[in-house]
Amino acid sequence: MAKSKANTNKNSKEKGKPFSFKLSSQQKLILGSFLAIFGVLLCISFISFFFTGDSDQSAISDFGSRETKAENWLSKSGAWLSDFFILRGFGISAFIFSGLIFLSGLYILLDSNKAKLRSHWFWGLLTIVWLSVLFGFFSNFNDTLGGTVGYEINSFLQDYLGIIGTIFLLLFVLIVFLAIKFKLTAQTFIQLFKSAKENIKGDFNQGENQDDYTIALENNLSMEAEAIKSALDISDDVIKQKEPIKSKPLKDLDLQIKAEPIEPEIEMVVAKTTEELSETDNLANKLVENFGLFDPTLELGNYQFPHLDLLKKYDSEGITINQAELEENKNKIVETLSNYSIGIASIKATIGPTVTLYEIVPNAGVRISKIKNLEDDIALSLSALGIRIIAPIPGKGTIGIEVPNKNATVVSMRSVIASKKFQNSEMQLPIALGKTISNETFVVDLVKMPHLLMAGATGQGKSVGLNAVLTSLLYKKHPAEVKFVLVDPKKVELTLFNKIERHYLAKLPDSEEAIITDNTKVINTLNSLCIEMDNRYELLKNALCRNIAEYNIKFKARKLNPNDGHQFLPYIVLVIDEFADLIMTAGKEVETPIARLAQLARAIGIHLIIATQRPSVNVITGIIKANFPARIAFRVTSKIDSRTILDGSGADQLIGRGDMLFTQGNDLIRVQCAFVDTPEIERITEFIGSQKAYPDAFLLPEYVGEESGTSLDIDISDRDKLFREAAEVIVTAQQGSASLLQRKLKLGYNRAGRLIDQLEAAGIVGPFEGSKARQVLVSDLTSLDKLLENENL
Ligand SMILES: Nc1ncnc2c1ncn2[C@@H]1O[C@H](COP(=O)(O)OP(=O)(O)OP(=O)(O)O)[C@@H](O)[C@H]1O
Repeated sequence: MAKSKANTNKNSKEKGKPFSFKLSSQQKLILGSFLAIFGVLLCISFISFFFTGDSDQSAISDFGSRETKAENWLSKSGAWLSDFFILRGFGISAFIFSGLIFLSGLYILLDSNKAKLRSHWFWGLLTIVWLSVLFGFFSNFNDTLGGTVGYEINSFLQDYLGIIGTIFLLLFVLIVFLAIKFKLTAQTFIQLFKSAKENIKGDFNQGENQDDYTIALENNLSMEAEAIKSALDISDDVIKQKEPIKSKPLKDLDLQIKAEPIEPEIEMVVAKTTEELSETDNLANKLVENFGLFDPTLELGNYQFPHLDLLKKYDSEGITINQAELEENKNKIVETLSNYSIGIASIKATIGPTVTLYEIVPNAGVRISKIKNLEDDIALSLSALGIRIIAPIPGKGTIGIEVPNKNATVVSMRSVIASKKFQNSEMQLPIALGKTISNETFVVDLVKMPHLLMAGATGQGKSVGLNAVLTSLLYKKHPAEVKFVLVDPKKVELTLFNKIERHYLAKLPDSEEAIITDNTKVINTLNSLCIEMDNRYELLKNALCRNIAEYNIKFKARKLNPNDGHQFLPYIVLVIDEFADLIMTAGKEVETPIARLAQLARAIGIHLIIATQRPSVNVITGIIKANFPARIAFRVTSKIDSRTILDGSGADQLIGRGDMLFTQGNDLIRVQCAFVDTPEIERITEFIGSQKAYPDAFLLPEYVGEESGTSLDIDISDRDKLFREAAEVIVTAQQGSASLLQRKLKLGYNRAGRLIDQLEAAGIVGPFEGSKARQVLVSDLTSLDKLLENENL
């Protein structure tokens, strides 16, 4: 793929390259000097035209005859050329022609940047036409000013726009010219006007205020003298003793400053530092000038982002305020609290999509812990599940009571994707998670997290949450910018993303399926990601960049040479849908690479999202937790689970169906997760999948796993006790895979792997074949018996 990328880059570069004549150095010298000299001669003949033009008219009309003499300094040719360019052409602006021709000569001689020369010609020609039309107004006084072209265009414009219209048109063209060529803005004019005004004002005030300054200065000086005295702890006596020092400098200084009026405002001019460009920078600038910035999306240049209509629109969207419900809840809260003799100063409600937040300010003297302890009583009196008390709400000085709405509104993915906050977000990997309690769209940057842990009991919205994350990225990022590594042990949740394999997915070189469903393969993929991480660190080190964003900017600016192994680096997002399952089967073997990635991968653009149903401490271990500061908790069944995920309670009081708590290390934010259904994902993946794709999925570096490490001379006496049983399982099933042994013999991955190695050494299974199961070399149990008997002889 890398190769094909390089090819397409090359092609695109060739395509982008303008057609150009290749001149040899001698040809450049000849053509360049000709044009330079011609430019100078034109200029001389033009100047001469203003003195000799009138008298040379007959010489021009009689050009063929050698008898007639012209007075132009370049004789008849000069007379003809200047008549052609000035009188019949563009008037005095024809001088610009001679300048442009001279400049072209110099550019060719010095072999300078052609793009700049083209730009000079473009703007030069525009100026010639503009000036000649402007001078066309004065053709009645002198027709050499605007020339015939200027006169004709001017009178044409006047016929249709009148004099005023023509003047305004010229003014408008001038503004366009200044704005584009000199990058002038309205602010520049305002600034110019302001500084001119202040200069004039300053001139006037200078004389008047001179005396005021003197007084102010005197005051300041005496104050300063006092301050110095006290700082140095010098008493007046000491100063008096040192007569010459005391009296002279202060007085002199006073006088000196009096004589010099102070400018009303001191303008600080920041000297521009001239950056010295290295050779590579120069080359990069030249490349950028010729071909523009490197565009990683070029290979799929026609790629269309999925449109909003692929997402479902819900009729019941938008919060409906049920006044009676609000009133009822308020009364119940007030009543319950008053039963415990807690008075309330004020109460305010904020209605969210699934819960309403009642913010109360208790009377002075009420202990907060008292209200917090009443959580269950309030829940009972409101007869509602999922009441959460936040006492106090950080930064607000109030106590919050979250009460679920009777009718929850669905937060559609469409509404959060369409929100301005998401659409205009400048984040690198923006994720629209849903809506907060105050009904604001909640968008977070995965890069900032930098990894995300999602947990929640089964059926509470984890898979929908993962889909929301993936959908957000699909709506915002081009296939060249982000790649997903999807691990789905449940085998059904993420299968729909298979359709976008060649656009967005990454996989191991020899695997057939991009979405990993087999736990044993996850280990290889994780280790491969570790290799990718190390490779990327090496690239960043060589490029002197601290993170992937800096690196990619540098690469786009063509400052990194692809021949040195540099390439545009897409973000890689690893999504594991059921982490508990993985850690149960593979234990340390997955924990170690995951911890390594979580600790180190943030700078090089690898981000992990892991979800689990079982938020117990043996799944979310200390080492994992320490590296996943950003966490999402859907509803869980016990306080202990909530504590494991969030380091506090709260997740056990959620109401399910996408109701979640998000934390990035500090505050807990309650969010209603955006809902995206399977048909919607299907439509999006279908839409993307039907478009032109890369030839293959993004290939991760090859990882030679333990399985292929064949230490073939394993001693018979060292064999596992279960060796014979394992051999029988393999031969009966005719499938040489470690996971089969794990299942049938209820082994850990390590032991099953060792058994497979021993079976290979005994010639029962063939060598490691990447993603495929090993070949079984023994056809049936009888042959197996024979083989093992022979071994014992
Ligand atoms: N944000 C949401 N808004 C509305 N309903 C939701 C939301 N999220 C989930 N649901 C409802 O909950 C059901 C279960 O969600 P989901 O499949 O995501 O659960 P899960 O936690 O992944 O379960 P499991 O762990 O068993 O896969 C969905 O089919 C849907 O009806």
